[in-house]
Amino acid sequence: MTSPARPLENPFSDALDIRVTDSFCRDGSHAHRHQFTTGQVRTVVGALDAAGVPVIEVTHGDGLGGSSFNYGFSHTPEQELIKAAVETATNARIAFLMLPGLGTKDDIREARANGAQICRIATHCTEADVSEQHFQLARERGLETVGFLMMAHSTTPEALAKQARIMADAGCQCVYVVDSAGALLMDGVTDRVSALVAELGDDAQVGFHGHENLGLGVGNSIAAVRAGARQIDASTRRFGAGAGNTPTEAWAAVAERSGWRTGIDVLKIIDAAEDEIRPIMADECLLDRNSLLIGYAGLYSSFLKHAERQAARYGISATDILLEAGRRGLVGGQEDQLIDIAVALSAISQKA
Ligand SMILES: C[C@H](O)CC(=O)C(=O)O
Ligand SMILES: [Mn+2]
Repeated sequence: MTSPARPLENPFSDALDIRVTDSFCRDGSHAHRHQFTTGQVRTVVGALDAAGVPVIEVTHGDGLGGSSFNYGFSHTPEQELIKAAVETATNARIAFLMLPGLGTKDDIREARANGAQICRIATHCTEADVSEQHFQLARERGLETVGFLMMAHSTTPEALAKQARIMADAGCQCVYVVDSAGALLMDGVTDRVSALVAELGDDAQVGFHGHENLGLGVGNSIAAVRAGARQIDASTRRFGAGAGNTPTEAWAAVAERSGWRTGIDVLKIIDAAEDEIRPIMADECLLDRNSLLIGYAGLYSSFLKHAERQAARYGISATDILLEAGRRGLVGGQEDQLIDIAVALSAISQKA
C-alpha cells in the first residue's frame, strides 16, 4: 500500500494523507512533571511549526483542569501555555485535551477564547457518553473535535466501535483508538481501527495514539494507517507518559518512505528533536523495567511517574506498586489509589 484509501476530508489539511498531532507539549508533560514554562512552549512550538507539524497539542499531561494534588500541579497555568503556543505558531493549529470531570465546559470556552482550534475530549474506552455535551459545545464554538477512547486494549473492537459511534453522533469529527498502556500488538490495532472505520464510514475519521512501552509505537501506527486511520499522534523525541509516544521524527521518516504525505520536513524535525526538544528535558524517556512492565501488564502509562514518586516516598519498589495496580485493574483517574497501595506495601514490609 502506498497511500491510504480514504481522502482526508479535514478542510485544514487537504494536502495531507496523514495528519500528525505532536503531543510533546501535552503527553510529554507527564515526563516533565507538568513543569513546562511559556518559554519552553514557545521554543517547542516554534521548532515544530517550522518543521511543518500541522497540529500541536498543549495542555497539562492530564488535560485541562489536570493541575491538582491527584495529578500533579503545573508550573504554569495551561491557558497561559495555550496562549503562548497560539502566539508562536504561524501555520500549526493548537489543540488541547480535556477529560470530562477534570476540566469543565468553562475550560473549553477559555481555551477557545485563547485561540486554540482543536478540542480533544478523552474518556475511558467504555464511557464515551460522558463526552457528549463537550463535543456539542465545542462544535457550537467552531472548534474542530477529536475523541480519545483511552485504554483501548481493554475492550473488544466491537465494543470500541459502539463507543466511537456515541462520540461521532455527539459531534466528534475523528475518534482515536488510544493505546494508553502501550499494550496493543499490531493485529490488535488493525482490528480496532478497522472496526471503527467500518462503524463510522464518512461520519468521522479514525485516529491512533500509541505508546512505546512494548516498543511498538511506530509499528502500531503503520498498522493503524493501513487499516484506515487518517490521524496519528506522535511526540518529538518520543517524550510522553511511560516509555513515551511514537517519535514524531521517526514517524515522519517512515511515512515519507511509505509514500504518505504528512507535510513534515524530516530533516528539520530530526534537528528539532536533537537541538531544541532534548535540551528541555532532564532525562530521556526510556523503555526500562517499569515502563516495559506497564505495556506488558496493560497499565495506564501515566502511572509510571506517580508510582516512582510514591516508591521513593515510602521506601518500596515502584515495580511492586505497578504490579499491584495491575492486580486491582486500576484505570486512568485512579492515581490516588497508587498511594493506598504504597501505604499498604510499606506496612507489609515493616512487619516483615
Ligand atoms: C490523559 C492521558 O494521558 C491521555 C493519553 O494520552 C492516553 O491515554 O494515552
Ligand atoms: Mn498518551
